[in-house]
Amino acid sequence: MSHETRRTERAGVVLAGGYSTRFGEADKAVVDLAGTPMIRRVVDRIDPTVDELVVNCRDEQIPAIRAALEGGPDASFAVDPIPDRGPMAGIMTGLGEATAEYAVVVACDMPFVEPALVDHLFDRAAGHEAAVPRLEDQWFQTTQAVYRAEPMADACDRALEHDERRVVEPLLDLDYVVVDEDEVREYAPLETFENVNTREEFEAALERLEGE
Ligand SMILES: Nc1nc2c(ncn2[C@@H]2O[C@H](COP(=O)(O)OP(=O)(O)OP(=O)(O)O)[C@@H](O)[C@H]2O)c(=O)[nH]1
Ligand SMILES: [Mg+2]
Repeated sequence: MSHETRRTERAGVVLAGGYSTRFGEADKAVVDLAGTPMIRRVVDRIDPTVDELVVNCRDEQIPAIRAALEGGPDASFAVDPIPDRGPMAGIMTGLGEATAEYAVVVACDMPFVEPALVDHLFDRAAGHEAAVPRLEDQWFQTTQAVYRAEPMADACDRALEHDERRVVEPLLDLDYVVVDEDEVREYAPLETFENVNTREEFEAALERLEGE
């Protein structure tokens, strides 16, 4: 799609197509976190920063996620044609559904995602193909980053063709900007990257929210 025909400037792609194996029985995307389903909290937090919202998940997750988002901002669903190919496949599917030139990709298990940082990532990505946070002594935060939709989706496609699952592989194919820890701290507490994988991490997130 050419730039001129894109309908919006900024999209939000929320990744929810994982199997929550470390979490246990339930789908962590829709688990109740202090009265709000986790994915609803993520969607509500990024909504003010974007013109459109896309949720990437598996077909069978749609009813529960739709219920979790009821009464909230409109979101379209982008279903993985092949499930279980990892977050990168989800990013590709979600970016393919988005009509915006740039999209912030956020995992559904990052309930403290900071909108001010998302805004800044969009600003930093302008004129480039990605803006990705990277904390000291840590790897790229590829599931809280802004990508130019078309080149990133294409790069994901190429990586998957080579059986490559790490999101950093398509990223390195792009003209990307690194947002380092000092720069992140100007816009967000580092909890913005906290992600809920286990019951213990869930309890910790709950405690933080109840203390707010
Ligand atoms: N579309 C898609 N998204 C995925 C896949 N695996 C993980 N994700 C998403 O990527 C983000 C980070 O993944 P994880 O924290 O590993 O989530 P998960 O895979 O559900 O959980 P575990 O099974 O415990 O690893 C989450 O938003 C997941 O929903 C996948 O195979 N397909
Ligand atoms: Mg996983």
